[in-house]
Amino acid sequence: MTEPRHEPTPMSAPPHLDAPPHALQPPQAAAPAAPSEGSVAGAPIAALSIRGLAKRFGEKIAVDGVSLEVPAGSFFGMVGPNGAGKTTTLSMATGLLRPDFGTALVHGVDVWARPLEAKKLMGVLPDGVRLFDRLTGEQLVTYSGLLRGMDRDVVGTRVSELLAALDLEADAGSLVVDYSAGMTKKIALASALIHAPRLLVLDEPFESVDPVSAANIRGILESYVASGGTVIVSSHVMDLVQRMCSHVAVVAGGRVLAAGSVDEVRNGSTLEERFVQLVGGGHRTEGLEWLRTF
Ligand SMILES: Nc1ncnc2c1ncn2[C@@H]1O[C@H](COP(=O)(O)OP(=O)(O)OP(=O)(O)O)[C@@H](O)[C@H]1O
Repeated sequence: MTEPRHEPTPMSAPPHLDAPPHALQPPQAAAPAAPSEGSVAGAPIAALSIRGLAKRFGEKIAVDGVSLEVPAGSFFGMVGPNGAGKTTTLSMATGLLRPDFGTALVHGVDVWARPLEAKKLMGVLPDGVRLFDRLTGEQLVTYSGLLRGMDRDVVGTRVSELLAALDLEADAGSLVVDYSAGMTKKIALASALIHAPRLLVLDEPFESVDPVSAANIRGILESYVASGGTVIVSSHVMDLVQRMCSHVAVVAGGRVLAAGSVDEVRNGSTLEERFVQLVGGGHRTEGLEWLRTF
């Protein structure tokens, strides 16, 4: 177990997928995981520990050796430009997409070697994954709870509370297929929360969500973290991440450019300024003359 990272870390050159360094192990060859509770040799066990995750789609290297330590009890933001590899990384880290190389441990449990145990510890809001959308919202969240082996009465109570908290009570009986994008996001979030997991991994949870619901969701997540849970969110909204998160990783081109506490990473600038510095690029306004002809 490596120490949780607290420094903003320009990462060392990541591995090439056709020539992985010895540190990269195929997931099936991962060492037996440490127990999920407590600590190893005095070092606290990270809520999520990602080591050397890599994924190629054909010629495209989507994730190029990502390593991250997400401290337990942190509110961790993952930011990066479109196509940076955030969704691919989080999908591999949560057992949705098999990595080509690397490992992911949730509270010390190897996600790919011990998936059932690891998945009990996690609630996941994936990006763009189909829901059972011929169920009503209420049925979908209830189903998620029962699938987790929860007591039916407990599920009933929690479903009511979640639907109220996410302002979905009036639409509880409507089919999810008829929900708006924001409502779909919220019902998927309720499904991820129902079993009170220790780690929540939320891919763009605020996308399409109205400001009132977003504030409600933020409140739910902040009190969840205050009570010891860990949240990982990917987002494009730097201001939100700066205000909401304790830690952040900046990802681009399938690599981690910096990671640490938000204050360490932004280093006196705003997170947005630091992001632009790290990721590069800028405004490109040349061309498009045809848009300036009026
Ligand atoms: N199933 C796939 N097949 C082929 N290429 C893929 C696939 N999934 C992702 N990619 C590619 O991998 C790269 C990383 O994609 P990913 O969705 O992880 O980025 P992202 O950081 O989540 O982007 P965004 O912020 O736009 O959601 C992109 O170039 C994308 O086109």
